[in-house]
Amino acid sequence: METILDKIIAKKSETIEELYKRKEELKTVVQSKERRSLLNKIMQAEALSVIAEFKRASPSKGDINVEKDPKEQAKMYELYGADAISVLTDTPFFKGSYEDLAKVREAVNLPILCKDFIVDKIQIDFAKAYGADLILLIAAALEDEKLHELYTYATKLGLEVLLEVHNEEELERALKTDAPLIGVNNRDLKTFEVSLETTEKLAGKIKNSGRYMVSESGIATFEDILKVTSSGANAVLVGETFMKATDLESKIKEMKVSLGGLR
Ligand SMILES: O=P(O)(O)OC[C@@H](O)[C@@H](O)c1c[nH]c2ccccc12
Repeated sequence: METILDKIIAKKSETIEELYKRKEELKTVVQSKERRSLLNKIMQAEALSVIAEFKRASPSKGDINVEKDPKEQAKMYELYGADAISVLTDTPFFKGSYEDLAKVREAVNLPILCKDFIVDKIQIDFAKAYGADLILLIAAALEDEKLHELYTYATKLGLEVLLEVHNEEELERALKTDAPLIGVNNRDLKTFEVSLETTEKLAGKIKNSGRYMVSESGIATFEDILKVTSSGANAVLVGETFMKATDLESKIKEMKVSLGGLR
């Protein structure tokens, strides 16, 4: 049975065809020379690192906040203490774009993660050209050979990689790379089921491997924060809760819990 992840990746081939047609554009887009490192921030942090996501919509939740201005939201994220910003650039299923990424780049001086289903090098070229400091690679969407190829390509371009897993098998595969940043997606991209136990289950092996762990998805309350930090998370990635927050400032600040030498 075709999963939503299969549908997203199948549709991605149209985007990739379009990007190759636009390849010439890469020569003109001004790329910031400065590199902003999320990894360094996380390594030096005394408090939980918060990656705030700009997400207009998603297949699991439909429209979240479609009209939100990316510059305005990104500036608020930075003002209230986010350590990095994640920007959805998938259009068909998340209503994101590279233009949103470029606007967030103009607005803030934080590390920016290009959040997309990356299966081809051209997507990494565009992510970099439009201002990303990191890209996401999803183990569930990539066979080992392609995963290693894209990881190497991105790091050679000077980008950091958040390597995302959802289960033991994907984690085993991820640990065969030297990716220092492992993202645990609490949401199953095939069923949309969300459980913070996903972070708890995978945390031990990640921490024992000396990598840093980002807990992603389904994080809304202070209790959620306590759960994932007690599992060993170094960072959280939060989208819907922030995109819908009526008091964004207190929501972000409550998540910046001290890790007090726990790491
Ligand atoms: O809106 P949430 O439940 O806070 O989730 C944010 C983020 O983790 C989620 O958007 C995400 C995590 N990994 C992804 C991969 C592709 C698309 C989206 C994602």
